[in-house]
Amino acid sequence: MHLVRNLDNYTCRAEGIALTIGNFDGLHIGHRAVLSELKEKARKLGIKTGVMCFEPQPLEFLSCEKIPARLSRFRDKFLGLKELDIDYLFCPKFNQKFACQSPESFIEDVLVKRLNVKLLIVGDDFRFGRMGKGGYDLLVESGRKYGFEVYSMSSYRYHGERVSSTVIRQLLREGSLDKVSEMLGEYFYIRGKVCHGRKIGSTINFPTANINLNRRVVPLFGIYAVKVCMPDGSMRYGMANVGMRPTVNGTYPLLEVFVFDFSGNLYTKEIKVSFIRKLRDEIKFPSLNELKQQISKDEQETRAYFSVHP
Ligand SMILES: Cc1cc2nc3c(=O)[nH]c(=O)nc-3n(C[C@H](O)[C@H](O)[C@H](O)COP(=O)(O)O)c2cc1C
Ligand SMILES: Nc1ncnc2c1ncn2[C@@H]1O[C@H](COP(=O)(O)OP(=O)(O)O)[C@@H](O)[C@H]1O
Repeated sequence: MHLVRNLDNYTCRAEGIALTIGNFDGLHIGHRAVLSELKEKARKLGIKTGVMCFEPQPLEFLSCEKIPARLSRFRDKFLGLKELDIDYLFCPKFNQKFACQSPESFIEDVLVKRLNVKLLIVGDDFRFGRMGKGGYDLLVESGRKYGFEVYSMSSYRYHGERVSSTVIRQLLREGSLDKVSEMLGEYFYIRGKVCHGRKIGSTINFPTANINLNRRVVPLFGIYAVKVCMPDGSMRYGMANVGMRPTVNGTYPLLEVFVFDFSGNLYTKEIKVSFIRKLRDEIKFPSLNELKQQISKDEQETRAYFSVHP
C-alpha cells in the first residue's frame, strides 16, 4: 500500500481510482464492510482502491472542546488498511485552508483533478467542505457531471445497534470488552515501543514493560487481563495497568504490562497489547507493599481466567 500525504505527489491519476473517505478510527466491522464493498466494486471496474483520511482528524482540528480519544494510532490504521489490501492511503493535512474549501472545490480540485475518482463510497452521514455543507446529493450530482459513480453505505448494525467509533469508545469506558471486540472484529489493542521507567516494578517482583502514551487521549483506564504479542511474534498472557500510578505519585498516564512467565529485556522493542477483560479501576494504595499484595491478587484472578499456571 502506498501512503500519499501530499496529493501533488500522486502520479497515478491516469488510472482512475475507487475511493472512500472517512476517519476509519479503529477499523471496526462497519469500516471493514465499506472496504470490502469498495474492493469488490473496484475489481469489477479493474481499478485500484484508495482510502482518504485526514491528519489531524477534522474533529480534532475544528473542535474547541475535549478531543475524542482515538481508538487507533495512525500507524495502526496504516498497517490495518495494508493488511486489507487497500492500494493507496491518501492522508492530506487537515488545516485551515483545507477546512475552508467549498464542497464544490473539494470535488473538483481533489476528487476530480488530483485523483481522477471513478467510484466513490461514503457513509450515509458523510458531510464535507466548509461547515460540512456538502453531502451525498451534491456528490451524486457532481458524479453525473464529471463521470464518477457514488454509493452511500447505510450504517452497519450489530445486534440492532449501530456500529461506530463513538459507541466503541463508550463501551471501552464502561469496560464492556466483549462487545468491543465483537464490534472491532478483534480485541482492542495498543501497540508501542517499550521505554524505561523508574525501575520500581522489579523491586516488588512485578517488572512492567512501559509504553508511553505520548499525551494521547486513551479510551480506557484501569487494570486488565491482556494478551501480549511479543517482539518475536509469540503470544503471551499478562496483565496491564493503563493509569497514572498514584501510589508512586505518577504524573502522566502510562500503559504498563507484566508478562506472565517471562524474563528478558524488552526495552526499545515493540509489543502489541490486546485488552481482554477489565479487572478493576486503579487505586491509590498507602504503601508499595499493599500495591504488591493487590497485584498478586490480580495475577491469581488473571491466571484463573486464562487457565495459565506457572
Ligand atoms: C496489574 C497491575 C496493576 C496495577 N495497579 C495499580 C494501582 O491500582 N495503583 C497504582 O498506583 N499503581 C498500579 N500499578 C502500577 C505500579 O504502580 C507500577 O507498575 C509500578 O509503579 C512500577 O513502575 P515502574 O515501571 O516505573 O518501575 C499496577 C501495575 C500492574 C502491572
Ligand atoms: N515478566 C516481565 N514483564 C514485563 N517486563 C519484564 C518482564 N521481565 C523482564 N522485564 C523487563 O523489565 C522491564 C521492566 O522492569 P521495571 O523494573 O518495571 O523497569 P521500568 O521502570 O524501566 O519499566 C521491562 O521493560 C522488560 O525489559
